[in-house]
Amino acid sequence: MKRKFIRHIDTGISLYQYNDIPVIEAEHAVGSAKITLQGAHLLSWKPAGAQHDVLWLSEIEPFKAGSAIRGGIPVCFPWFNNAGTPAHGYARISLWELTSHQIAPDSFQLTFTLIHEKQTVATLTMTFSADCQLVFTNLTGQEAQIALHSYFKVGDIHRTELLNLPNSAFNSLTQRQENVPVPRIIRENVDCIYSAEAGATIIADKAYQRHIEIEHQNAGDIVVWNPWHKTTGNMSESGYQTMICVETARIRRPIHQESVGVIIRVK
Ligand SMILES: O=P(O)(O)OC[C@H]1O[C@@H](O)[C@H](O)[C@@H](O)[C@@H]1O
Repeated sequence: MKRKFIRHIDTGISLYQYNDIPVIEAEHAVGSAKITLQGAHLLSWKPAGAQHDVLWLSEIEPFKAGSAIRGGIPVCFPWFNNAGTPAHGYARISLWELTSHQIAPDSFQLTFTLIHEKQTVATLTMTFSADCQLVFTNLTGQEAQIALHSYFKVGDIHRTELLNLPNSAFNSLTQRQENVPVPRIIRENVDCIYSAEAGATIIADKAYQRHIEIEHQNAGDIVVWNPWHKTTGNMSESGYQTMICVETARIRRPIHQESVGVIIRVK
């Protein structure tokens, strides 16, 4: 990947180019973050002192304009998966604008705005402190689906459990509601939609000896996805071993003029 400095924006915040894609890199006492302007897509978040990134990013990601990025937190909007074309909506492959930023001693915040066909259709605000919070707002004036399609990095999927999810989920692979184990372990291709009723989801990662807590705000659904050996674009054969997607979503009950958010904490 070719990384080129473009310009300085503010203290600790600069714009770079990764191959075709403009990327904001932010460094602050509370941690660091990288966000692509295509998709307002958080690629990387490392709280201060963390040994590993909280987010997984494919090591073979080509950073091609107009092509969805494999990893980080793509914003799927205004539809989920194949409810329309392109898959997961246009937001993740459109250029957003950094419309405001604030830097404080114990946090920093970036707001991105998406204009589509001359209309402001969405904003996404990211606040980084000891935690990371993303708040997405639908401004289309119409109902829409949204998923904050978060790819979390784990040391080893075989030594990872998902805690605090319900014992039943809609299996997108069989198209049936099914009973599922609690805690959830992943040993095959998994593509499930849970109801977001049980509070925060926890990724218990024995290899990295950390828990990632995912607090879903105004969500209706939680999608859990790992393709395992299924061929997946821009993902290497071994990619599935170090990632798990836990997505904060509103799929079955779309949002109108509302916000949906996620707070991510590492313990
Ligand atoms: O390859 P894409 O378009 O990024 O989608 C990846 C996956 O995203 C998940 O959210 C869906 O539940 C899966 O069905 C889908 O395969």
